[in-house]
Amino acid sequence: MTLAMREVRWGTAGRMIIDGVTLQAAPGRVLGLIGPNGSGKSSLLRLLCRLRNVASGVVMLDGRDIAGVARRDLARRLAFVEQQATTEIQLSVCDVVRLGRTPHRAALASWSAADEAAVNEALARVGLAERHDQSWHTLSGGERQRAHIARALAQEPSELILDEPTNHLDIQHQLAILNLIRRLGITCIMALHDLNLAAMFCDEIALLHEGRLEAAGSPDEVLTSKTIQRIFGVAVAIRPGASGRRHIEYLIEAEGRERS
Ligand SMILES: Nc1ncnc2c1ncn2[C@@H]1O[C@H](COP(=O)(O)OP(=O)(O)OP(=O)(O)O)[C@@H](O)[C@H]1O
Repeated sequence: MTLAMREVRWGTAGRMIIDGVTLQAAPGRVLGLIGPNGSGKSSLLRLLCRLRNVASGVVMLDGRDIAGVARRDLARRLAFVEQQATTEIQLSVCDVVRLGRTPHRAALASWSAADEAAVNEALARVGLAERHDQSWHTLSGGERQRAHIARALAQEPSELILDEPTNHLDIQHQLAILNLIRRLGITCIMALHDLNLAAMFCDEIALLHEGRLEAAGSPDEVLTSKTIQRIFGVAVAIRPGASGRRHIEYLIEAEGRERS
């Protein structure tokens, strides 16, 4: 068992945002978190990383309450790629990725060849080797997103948590990043909006709605036309896709289309 939560509740300003969620990420597998806007995906990921503390219930890493795990130990295990992470603009790309090495380095230790190799490998894996010395503020949105993922990879985590990792990416890079994540062989939990990408790249899917876990299981079990219609309010037709995973086609009523 790696990362799990049991009966977790969290709220703010008198409102319950995460309402009694029990969830477990299988070791070495990719768990996709889906749900409508505001359903609580980002909040749940922040609770998993202990960026927020649960109001009740427990988040566990290897069966141990993460509230009792030292921050540095947690940082050696968990890497988090946030949806709109901001980074100090005076930094270069490699400076940002180097931040991922912080939990592995002893205080005042000099920068090692192993640290440099981890940074270079992470940049190469996201296709940014040539951006090594470029100023952060000159990167495009998609390049920043990939650099943040490289920073998380340089951290060499055993659990990787990503909030909308395909945000800002063109289709080629969406597929490349999700393929990379799938092949890492580490436990991964990621929020995704694109249901077809979730079907293609996730081993398991958890569906959140209004802070509650509506369904969890394989993509075939969770991504049914009935569930998508009920939770997202969209009619779909589902067929087997060329990848072997299900393909979701969104059905739009013909009379609703505007004529040009
Ligand atoms: N610190 C906060 N203060 C007040 N409300 C908050 C706070 N954090 C989250 N919320 C509210 O909690 C709900 C869930 O937000 P969250 O960002 O977790 O949803 P999400 O599923 O990630 O949404 P999206 O798909 O739009 O990114 C939203 O209605 C949001 O406004």
